Amino acid sequence: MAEPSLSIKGLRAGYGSLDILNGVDLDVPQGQFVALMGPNGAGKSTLLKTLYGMTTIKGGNISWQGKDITALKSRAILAEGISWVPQGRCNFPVMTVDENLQMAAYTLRDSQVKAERDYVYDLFPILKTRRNTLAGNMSGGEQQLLEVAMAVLQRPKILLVDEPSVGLSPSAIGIVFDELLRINATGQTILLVEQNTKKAMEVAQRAVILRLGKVIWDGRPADITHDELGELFLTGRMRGETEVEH
Ligand SMILES: Nc1ncnc2c1ncn2[C@@H]1O[C@H](COP(=O)(O)OP(=O)(O)OP(=O)(O)O)[C@@H](O)[C@H]1O
Repeated sequence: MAEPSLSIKGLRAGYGSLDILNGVDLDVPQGQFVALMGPNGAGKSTLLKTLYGMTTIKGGNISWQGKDITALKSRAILAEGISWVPQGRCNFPVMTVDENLQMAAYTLRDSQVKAERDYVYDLFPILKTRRNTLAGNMSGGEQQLLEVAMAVLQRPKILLVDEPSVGLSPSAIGIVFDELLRINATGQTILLVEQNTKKAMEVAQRAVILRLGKVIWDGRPADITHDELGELFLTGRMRGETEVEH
């Protein structure tokens, strides 16, 4: 594997006194498309939130391009090139697409805003055609694209994307995932949390399975079948394996 740009070692984190991540180890090289999967409550979203500085870290560390970012706050993490696309539609519904993008550009200098908005419109032509539409009047898929676009506008090196397919029709899911692939093709790393395992396995180069706050499987999607995936989600082990370490 190429030199990791993101290196997570023994990460333990949660909410207040509640422990959710129980020692996560994960190295991700720049440009990789990683799908984080696992049963409900495994800690997938918590891992993304932890990388974005939004949980209580109890142990371990996160290193990004050789720098220890474990203790950084979200704003500083964003400045380091890590962006988070939260679950659900969190854009500003009574503002136009253009205005939403302007809101997302709050960390940029005025002179950069137009160029970055144009860059995003090049990447997401659908949004360009809807630039004067109120975000709340767009379809679920278009709103999800806007969410991704608002994060991409920061030109992150890593995009943390949480369940982009929730509530979307199959065709809208297709559009969102196609856009994620296009973004990934520009060299951005993507860490995707996704319940739609079929779709996630199609697009990702690597599948990382979490259970009870730990990585229990890590490999190429082609190396695991859907039945094996289901077995892992359910029992934490592959058929034939007897011992599980938690
Ligand atoms: N803000 C919070 N405060 C307290 N507990 C939380 C909070 N957010 C999540 N949790 C708890 O953390 C655990 C892991 O949640 P998380 O959302 O990370 O799981 P997940 O693997 O993404 O699951 P799902 O696939 O159901 O979204 C759950 O038991 C959840 O109830």
